[in-house]
Amino acid sequence: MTDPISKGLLPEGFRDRLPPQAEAAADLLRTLLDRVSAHGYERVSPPLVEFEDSLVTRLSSARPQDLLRFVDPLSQHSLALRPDITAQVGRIATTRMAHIPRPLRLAYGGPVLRVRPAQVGPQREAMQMGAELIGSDHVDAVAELLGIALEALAAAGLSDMSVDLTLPDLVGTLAGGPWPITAALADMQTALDGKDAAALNALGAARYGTLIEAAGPADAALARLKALDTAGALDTRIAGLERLVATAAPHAAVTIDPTERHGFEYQTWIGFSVFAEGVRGEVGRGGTYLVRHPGGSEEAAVGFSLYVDGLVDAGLGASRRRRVFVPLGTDAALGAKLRAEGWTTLAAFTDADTPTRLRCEYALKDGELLKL
Ligand SMILES: N[C@@H](Cc1c[nH]c[nH+]1)C(=O)O
Repeated sequence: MTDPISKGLLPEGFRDRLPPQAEAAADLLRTLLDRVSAHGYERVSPPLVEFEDSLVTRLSSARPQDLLRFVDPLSQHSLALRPDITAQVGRIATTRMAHIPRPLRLAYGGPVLRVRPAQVGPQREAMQMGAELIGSDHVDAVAELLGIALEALAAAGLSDMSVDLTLPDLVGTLAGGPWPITAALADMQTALDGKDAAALNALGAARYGTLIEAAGPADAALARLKALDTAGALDTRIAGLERLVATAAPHAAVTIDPTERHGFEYQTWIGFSVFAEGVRGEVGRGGTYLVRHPGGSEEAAVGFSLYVDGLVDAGLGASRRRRVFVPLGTDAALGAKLRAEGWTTLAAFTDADTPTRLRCEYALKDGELLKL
């Protein structure tokens, strides 16, 4: 009989991080947060668990069926594990930090959990870090966030990045203005999500097919968007896209997919995804959105989240600390001096401890450092 507990098995979608990957994950998180903090984003640390209702209603990011939920035996309240920290930052910004002058720049890093994997692969727990600017969704603010995301990822060791820009509320904006539709908006969006021109024709909305055709490398996509007859409804969005292409282009290849909404359930006029060579799935994503105050008023915001696990799996953040074997009886001050210089020391307790067993590439011998 298989006994998952005594074998140390974990529930599906969860894993242990072992050395050296656990260290790499912590290093990467530190590097990313340091970059964000250098731009004035102050760290907040919301809890892993909240009232289910609070997570579901604050942003349309989480449907109840996507949340890992449970009833708190103490209070009998329905609680849920957070699937995304952005909603929690929104809660903090509109309640406990509502009186702080805007723009409010906040950063965070910690685990998030979902019922179903959010990223490529089977994992249901992910390490999310990010930054949110509350009080503006102006293109200047978006450019700041996009630039910081790319800067932080470069500092973490990523190269060969690409950025995909999208306009999550584009279809709604066109449908409510210059391109009226007879079909239901939800049906239109399903057809566009599937890049299904035939379905658009059947819905009597063939011209929305031109938006699918506009997707591609930034320059060509911008030219196609500018050629659309939208009675000026897209002018500010196109100007915004041009500005963001200019922000990202020095660091990444840029594409535009005007109708892509997957993963942008709560973003408004702009969304972006970051990918990188050698990393499976999205490295991160962000965009503009609205946070709701307790009185019902809404405030514009922009932010991004980066997913650290893909970077770890790609081999980034590996420690370059060198391990030195410190033989039995060595003066403690010698080890302390090496550690102060950035070495990792491994002290022998018995004669059976050898450099090989302790996985050291260096050893102290008669007070001298030897490469083995
Ligand atoms: N939290 C979002 C990205 C985001 C942050 N801020 C705005 N959008 C996500 O992980 O998909």
